[in-house]
Amino acid sequence: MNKANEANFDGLVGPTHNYSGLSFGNVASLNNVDQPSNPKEAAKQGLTKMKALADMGFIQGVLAPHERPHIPSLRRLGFSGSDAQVLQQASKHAPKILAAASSASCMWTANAATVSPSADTHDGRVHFTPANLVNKFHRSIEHETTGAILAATFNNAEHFAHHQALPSVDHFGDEGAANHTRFSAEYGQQGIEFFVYGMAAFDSSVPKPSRFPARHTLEASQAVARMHGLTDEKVVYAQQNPAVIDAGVFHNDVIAVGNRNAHFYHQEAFLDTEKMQKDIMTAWGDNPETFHFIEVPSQLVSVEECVKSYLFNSQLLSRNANDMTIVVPGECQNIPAVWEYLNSLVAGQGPINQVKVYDLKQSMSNGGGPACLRLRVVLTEAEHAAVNPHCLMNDALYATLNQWVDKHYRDRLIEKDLADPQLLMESRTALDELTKIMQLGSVYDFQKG
Ligand SMILES: NCCC[C@H](NC(=O)CCC(=O)O)C(=O)O
Repeated sequence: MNKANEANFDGLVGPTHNYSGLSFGNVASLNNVDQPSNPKEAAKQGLTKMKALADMGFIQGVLAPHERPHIPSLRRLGFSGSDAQVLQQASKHAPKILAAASSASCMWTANAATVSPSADTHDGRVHFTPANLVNKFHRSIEHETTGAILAATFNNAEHFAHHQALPSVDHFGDEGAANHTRFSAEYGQQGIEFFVYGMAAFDSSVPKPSRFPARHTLEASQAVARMHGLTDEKVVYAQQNPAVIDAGVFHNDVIAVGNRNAHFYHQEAFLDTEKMQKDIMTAWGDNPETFHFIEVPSQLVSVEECVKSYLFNSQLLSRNANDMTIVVPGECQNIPAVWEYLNSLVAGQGPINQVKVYDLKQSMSNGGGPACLRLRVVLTEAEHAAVNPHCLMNDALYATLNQWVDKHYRDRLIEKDLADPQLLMESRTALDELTKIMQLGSVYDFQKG
């Protein structure tokens, strides 16, 4: 077994971060439609969390944002003329489509891809499959650029394998790592890959939510497991409880999080909790007493409180073999039942014994907490050394990115600003400079000419 560590790659918030109410089924997105946003503050809140984790000794990476407004998507929908004319026409005839083409939603990198560490895959490489995010138009336009950015960040074919996204149809709706977690005694040993789905596309006997969409299918997860070359006995599938999707839990990472030998989840998260436990224990094998199921009862924290606080959209970080820190958003402190629960959790006998709180309000107002903002990538030392070093957080990159944000970002954005050709120019200028800072090459359409 090679020694390995977990790295977190956070999405850097892009210059067009705004609240457009684009995500039906995501309560925060729907509630904050038409609020002014603050892209500068959003980017800085994200950078602060990244730097804090790097300072705690964790490997922290950065994934670059995408070009927005995305003019090629607007042209594909029939808007034409100069870039300024495309924006103007879209704003006049289809403002919501312009908003969709302007969303900074790629910041939520838990949805960027599914990642399988080398210890789990048939060829001993780290495998990446960008998520097609087909359920929402504004997110369905992410996967190509996501693939290019992942390839420029993990740019070494000996260690990293990059797949194409699954076919872009509902049958293979894939929301990436937001519905995927991995359990293992140590990061470097073969782990259990745990996939959570909202519906089955080819089996109508499987229940579905009725109010809000199930964004991720069983068949999508099975396809990713095949492509990554995972071992059947080490893969577990579980269905999300359709009732919690209907209550606003649009991704499983709003109601469950796992790390190493701990699964922290809400009593109502899964359709069949007993089966989930049994299947994980079968895959875990020997020493069942070393695995922790930490189930939060509805009596202590309701599903509604989970959705409001994002208690489970937390990061579980191993400080050493026995101790974990839980990273939560500030909203957890505002809901007494949640804050009391967290305090009793860290005071108890379990592995989670420290809590850290970060202000991520700009992202939270669109339904993205600490866990949404990061993509976990388990890396051996050799793989870590093969990552593009300009994408790894340290004092210098932190200072450079803060200056870059100060130079290029606005501190207020409302829907009508999205049609401003100046915003497009600002965004392109910023990203062009960023690709030099992070040495990514030409990953954007506007750079390809
Ligand atoms: N994992 C968190 C994802 C949050 C994201 N929200 C959004 O896209 C909201 C954008 C807006 O409404 O402007 C989503 O629902 O996919």
